[in-house]
Amino acid sequence: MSSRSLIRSPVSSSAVNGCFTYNPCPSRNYYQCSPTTNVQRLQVGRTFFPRKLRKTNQWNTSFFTQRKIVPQCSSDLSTSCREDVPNFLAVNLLQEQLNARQGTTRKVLVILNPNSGFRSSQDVFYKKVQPTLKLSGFTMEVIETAYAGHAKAIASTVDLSNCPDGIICVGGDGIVNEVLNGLLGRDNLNEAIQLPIGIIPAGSDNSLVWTVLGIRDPVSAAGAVAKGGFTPIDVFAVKRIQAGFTHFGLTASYFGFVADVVQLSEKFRQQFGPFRYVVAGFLKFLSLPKYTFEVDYLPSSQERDPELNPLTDKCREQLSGCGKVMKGVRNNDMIQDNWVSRKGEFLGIFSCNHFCKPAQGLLSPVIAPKAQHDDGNLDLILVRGSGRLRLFCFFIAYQLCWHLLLPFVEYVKVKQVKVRPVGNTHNGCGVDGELLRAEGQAEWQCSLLPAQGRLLGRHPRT
Ligand SMILES: Nc1ncnc2c1ncn2[C@@H]1O[C@H](COP(=O)(O)OP(=O)(O)OP(=O)(O)O)[C@@H](O)[C@H]1O
Repeated sequence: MSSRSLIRSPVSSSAVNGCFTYNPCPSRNYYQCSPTTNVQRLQVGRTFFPRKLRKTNQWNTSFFTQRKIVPQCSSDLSTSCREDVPNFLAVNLLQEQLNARQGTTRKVLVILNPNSGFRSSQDVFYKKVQPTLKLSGFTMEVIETAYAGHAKAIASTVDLSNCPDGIICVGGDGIVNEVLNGLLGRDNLNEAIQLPIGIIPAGSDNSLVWTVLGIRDPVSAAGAVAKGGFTPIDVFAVKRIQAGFTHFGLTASYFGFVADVVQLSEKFRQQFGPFRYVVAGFLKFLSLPKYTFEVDYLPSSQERDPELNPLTDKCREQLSGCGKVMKGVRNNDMIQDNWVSRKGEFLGIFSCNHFCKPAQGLLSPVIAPKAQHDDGNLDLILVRGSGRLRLFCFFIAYQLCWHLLLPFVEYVKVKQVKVRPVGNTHNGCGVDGELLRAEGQAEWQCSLLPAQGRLLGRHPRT
């Protein structure tokens, strides 16, 4: 199937789903689409326009305040809105004029996971986000995913010239991960890794956008995307060596208890939505197994090599080969050729690309407080030992951000990590909230790509 036909497939695709009206509630800082609203009087407050547009848009404020748009409108233009088409077209015309005046039309593809979080991503996008993006000059094609893996399929086949300004993901970290993997699975890797990925948080956690851009609500995310700019971010690859299979991530890879919880939590997705992690975590805690691993890591000694950016043949070599990895030494805590080996029981092994702040929860613990999303390093946290008491201590200390003080926790910046589950230990690997499964013996290698990806929106530092 060609990428074009994929994009235009009838699968829940709704490019024109935003018959928008404005929520006059002054406390809410966004436009609101109101699919079943009675006639609403539109008042566009200055604050709702991106700063760039405000000056030139004063003339159109009166237009908005005088017209009644889309009375009794269904969210689908093709059904009950037919009699209101002229009004809708007027709005479109107005936008085109605005875009032409600004010269800022940006073409993006929006991939929306209707299954994310509380299954509210459609509401979130069509009511809170799409109107803002439209008024900021975005031309959007919207595709709703129909099955797990759909976002990856789209990102791997879409004609990138149809979305030169990026792909915006509406959902959780999982859908972002699928898009990343779809893009990095393409032949034109150099072009694909440069394509900015936007995130509108509507999933269970959305740790990535919260940690890196400091945004955890969809309205602010829309504002950041509309404002423009990019944030470079390291990308890591997790390779299952026996299978020659590589998966990419932006947040973290992990083994042990948390990987087990991610696997179990999928059983509770329907009943508990975002609370499935709590339920699965509690159940796994009660039936906690022992996890034994062999871990090798290469401590980090230098910053990112600027010559390796953008993606080069060296990167491809790194992806295709296992790398020059230490072999042979398996004694506890041995050091050879700069590689460090550890063997024993571990409650968890985390290699983090950023400091991983969960968007949910009262406290704001971070698992890797020294990690930076663009420093060319992975932050490895090894939680040694086993047993519920130790896990409970770690959990409490983590909530208070004291976990690095615990004697059984090791924290080190690394370039590469290799992990081998031993015996009956759960052999899956969690990446960005998804579980990579393995049959039989598994050996995982996690390393950073030399090239960085780009997130839509500016980091607060810049
Ligand atoms: N239409 C769909 N039906 C079922 N599953 C889907 C669909 N679209 C995507 N998925 C799968 O749902 C998984 C989770 O999606 P997503 O990350 O958006 O939400 P979440 O799990 O609630 O959030 P988070 O990852 O932040 O915890 C994705 O890995 C994807 O494979």
